[in-house]
Amino acid sequence: MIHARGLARTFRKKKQEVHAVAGVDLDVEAGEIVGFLGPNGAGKTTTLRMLTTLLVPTSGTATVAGCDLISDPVGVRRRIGYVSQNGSTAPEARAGEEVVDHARLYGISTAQATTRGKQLFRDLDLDGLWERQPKTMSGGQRRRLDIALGLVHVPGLVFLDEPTTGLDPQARANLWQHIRGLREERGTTVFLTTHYLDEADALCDRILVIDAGSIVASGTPDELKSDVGGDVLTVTVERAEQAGQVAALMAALPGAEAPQVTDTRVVGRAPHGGAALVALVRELDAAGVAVAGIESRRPSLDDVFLGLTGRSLREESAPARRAEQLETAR
Ligand SMILES: Nc1ncnc2c1ncn2[C@@H]1O[C@H](COP(=O)(O)OP(=O)(O)OP(=O)(O)O)[C@@H](O)[C@H]1O
Repeated sequence: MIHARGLARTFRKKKQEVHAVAGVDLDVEAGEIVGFLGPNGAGKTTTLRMLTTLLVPTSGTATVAGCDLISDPVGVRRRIGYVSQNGSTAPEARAGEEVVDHARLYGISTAQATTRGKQLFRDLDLDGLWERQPKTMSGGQRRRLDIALGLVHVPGLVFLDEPTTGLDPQARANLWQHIRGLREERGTTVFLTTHYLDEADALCDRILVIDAGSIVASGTPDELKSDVGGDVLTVTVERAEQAGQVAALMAALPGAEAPQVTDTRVVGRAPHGGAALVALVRELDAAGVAVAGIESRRPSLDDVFLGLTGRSLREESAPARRAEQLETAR
């Protein structure tokens, strides 16, 4: 459904070049739900905008929904749906009218567009909202209306840019359900961007992780997590000066990897987390270390990112990281 090779986009900003996407290869098969995961500024939206023909790549090639991105952008546009980060419904318009008008842009008759639109309203839990103005809807309803707009011309492939950002947990879970329904009931291929790890984990068949414009990992959530190797051990000490001692004890556990120390927190990995934890508790006790908290858990997607880049996806934001890089470069 999507095959891209060396897709890149450079922006010029104040005489400086920003390599927003630095040569991405990706393949998405028909019927997959693929998540494009990465921190702020990693290049997710830029990639999506290239694949949906909204931005011309600086270099690279791609076929999207069977059409060449560069030589046949109109063909691509006709076959895909795109739901942008901000949505595209006018706040004052009537929801149903918006959906019908959008379908008519694709050459669909008003009667057919109304039938399709009403079916989508039923599928997406928007029953009774046909005459409503988007500005009077809840955030979840507006997001589902955006999705109805992206689907009314029945595309085989839909791109969703951060579909659940700004929604409460219940509305997010509800939208996941609807996205799964698209694939199950219509066989729609879904390519979505997110920076929520739980979203990628719960919803996607496969995940591509992008960082600083390059893809750094790809696989099913389970494959990525098992690549991390071992369970994650975290010890929080009461006094930061004892953290080094904890790191040394953790590193000495059988099969352990070098732990990372951040202030009072020591995070490492070791096989058989339960047994490792018991051994570590004994050693810490014997060494007289004052422990505020200790745990062992299965690796998460955040650990995948941490293992790949040395940073946490959850805590990092690209502007902060770039400022830090500039600082280091000075
Ligand atoms: N039009 C533009 N002009 C200059 N730089 C841009 C432009 N669009 C994006 N960038 C830069 O390219 C990089 C990638 O941006 P992009 O929006 O693709 O990231 P993202 O992963 O989608 O981030 P977010 O999660 O915040 O939406 C960032 O450094 C951004 O500042």
